[in-house]
Amino acid sequence: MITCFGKARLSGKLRKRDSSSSSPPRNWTSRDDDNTEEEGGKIIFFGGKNHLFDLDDLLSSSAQVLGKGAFGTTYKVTMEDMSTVVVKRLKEVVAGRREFEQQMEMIGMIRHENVAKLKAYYYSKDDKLAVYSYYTQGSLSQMLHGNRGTYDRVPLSWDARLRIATGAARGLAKIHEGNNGRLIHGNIKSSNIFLDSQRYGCIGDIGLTTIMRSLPRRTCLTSGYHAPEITDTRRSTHSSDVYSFGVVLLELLTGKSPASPGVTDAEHGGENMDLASWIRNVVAKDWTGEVFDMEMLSESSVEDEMVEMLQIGLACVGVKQQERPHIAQVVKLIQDIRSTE
Ligand SMILES: Nc1ncnc2c1ncn2[C@@H]1O[C@H](COP(=O)(O)OP(=O)(O)OP(=O)(O)O)[C@@H](O)[C@H]1O
Repeated sequence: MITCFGKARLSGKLRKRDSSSSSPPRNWTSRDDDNTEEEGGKIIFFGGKNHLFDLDDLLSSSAQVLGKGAFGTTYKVTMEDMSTVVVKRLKEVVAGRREFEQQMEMIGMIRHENVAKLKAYYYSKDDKLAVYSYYTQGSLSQMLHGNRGTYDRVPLSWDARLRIATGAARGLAKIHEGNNGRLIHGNIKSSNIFLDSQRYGCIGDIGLTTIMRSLPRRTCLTSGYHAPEITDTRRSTHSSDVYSFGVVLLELLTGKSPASPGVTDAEHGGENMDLASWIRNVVAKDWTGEVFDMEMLSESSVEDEMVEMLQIGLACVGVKQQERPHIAQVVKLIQDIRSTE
């Protein structure tokens, strides 16, 4: 769906607000020029004054809805100069202005090639926006599951998957270092992992879970990514992030979607199983080779590497939190898969 970001979809909310409104967004404010006390909405841009676009550009640009996720609607916005950003219009933000701004400031400081950059944010009574870099090659989810079974499908090689896992693990490790080692992602999944210019994985959507209402219980139960211990509390931790990351590793290896892996337990009346339980079952029966994505069938020479990755994934999805590895260990283990060749 293509729309004009300011005039159509967000009409009356951002651009058309009249002067009597309590929160008129006026201009982008750069991080190092942040002395304009605005009545309401205030847009903060990270990275100095060399902005590629300003608010007017953003609002008058064509916007395409990329999807509606748990936290709101995501738009791809292409400026007149053809630069592209992703704008997330957040719903159900529970954080007040101060907390929202503090969180965004902290996220905006994170600079790492495997973490999607927060470029700007905006807070007003009616609208909260987060602006991120746009990743042209789509998400890992699209790469793994898009066009399966059709001629349009571009297979994903083991090398490509290994790079994605390596980058994403490094990105998550960087995130966990944030806020003096207290930062949590809270929504690690393949649709939030992208490819950087070197085709390493890169983690997107950082900083959102702490400012939003917690994910619905049903989402935690059915997404396939959430650790069992957070179903009730819905409070993510470093170790629940590691669990989710482990599910991503299993997804990379099997090509199966965690939300609907389509696997059943023959010994228990053909019951549907989640991805982690199914893999544990298969591995216990010594049929390890059978879990790997058929798309990698011709790559049997690297099956040992896949088995190593499988062990790492299984360690991450350990049912007991205290037995899961720290993300820094996961990074090392994944890097060692190739270096020990
Ligand atoms: N920075 C980005 N670059 C490219 N595509 C993106 C970017 N951010 C999100 N997307 C894509 O936009 C779509 C919608 O994303 P959104 O985050 O709203 O939902 P989701 O990832 O499906 O679920 P959730 O809200 O739980 O993260 C997804 O296909 C996602 O991969």
